Amino acid sequence: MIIGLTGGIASGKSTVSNLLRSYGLPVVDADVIARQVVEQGHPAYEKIVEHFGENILDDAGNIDRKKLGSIVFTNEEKRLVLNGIVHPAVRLEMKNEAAVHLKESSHVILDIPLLFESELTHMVDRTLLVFVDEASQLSRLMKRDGFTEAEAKSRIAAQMPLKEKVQLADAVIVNNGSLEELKNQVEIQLREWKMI
Ligand SMILES: CC(C)(COP(=O)(O)OP(=O)(O)OC[C@H]1O[C@@H](n2cnc3c(N)ncnc32)[C@H](O)[C@@H]1O)[C@@H](O)C(=O)NCCC(=O)NCCS
Ligand SMILES: Nc1ncnc2c1ncn2[C@@H]1O[C@H](COP(=O)(O)OP(=O)(O)OP(=O)(O)O)[C@@H](O)[C@H]1O
Repeated sequence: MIIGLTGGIASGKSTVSNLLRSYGLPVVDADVIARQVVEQGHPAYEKIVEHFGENILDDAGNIDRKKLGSIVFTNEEKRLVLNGIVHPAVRLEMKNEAAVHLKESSHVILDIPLLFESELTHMVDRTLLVFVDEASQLSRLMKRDGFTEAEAKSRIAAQMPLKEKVQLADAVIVNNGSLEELKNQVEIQLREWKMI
């Protein structure tokens, strides 16, 4: 079974992923792959430089994620261009990695932040959403990444509202409370789906 794990920015997907890994379940992380496919030497890197110019590079010639982020999270058109370059390479690599895990495990989790926005539910059998209320999401995002309120809000606004994602998901984990409460909900869900 392939589980699509999703949520909003800073809703707690990575925290849930780590809990899932602690049960020995394999997790493929779209954010990690999205970083690998834009490293120097990869086709997506060339396309990004061609489109966004060399001023988005750091001194070593790597993509400066802060600079690129400040462009694409304030300009939807540019964000869609970036998505069009990066997402096909991410999808391909995720499928490959999932297939490798499924040779040895009966379950694999795909952690895909934009699972619903990019209409990728055909890649998975079930969807699991990590929900968080707006105030906790904003404060956790500002604290984790050191963003101003405006920066954090522009990133949240680049995604489908979490309330809409709740309607689309097969199961929802609510992450407004403590890590202990989160852990309990994950365990209950895994038992319900007979994954542990
Ligand atoms: C703009 C970039 C360079 C900013 O990098 P940065 O290191 O600051 O953020 P990181 O990649 O760790 O993403 C953090 C979170 O931002 C959100 N996010 C990232 N990209 C997008 C996007 N294109 N649209 C909406 N939300 C996004 C996700 O919730 C993600 O978990 C980077 O996010 C990127 O290349 N994005 C395009 C690829 C993408 O969509 N990745 C997300 C999953 S495939
Ligand atoms: N229940 C909780 N209580 C307090 N802090 C939490 C809780 N859950 C997550 N956090 C913190 O909130 C921040 C966001 O969580 P996490 O990184 O897991 O989110 P994410 O959904 O993976 O984010 P992104 O979409 O940016 O990758 C982190 O700093 C994490 O430690």
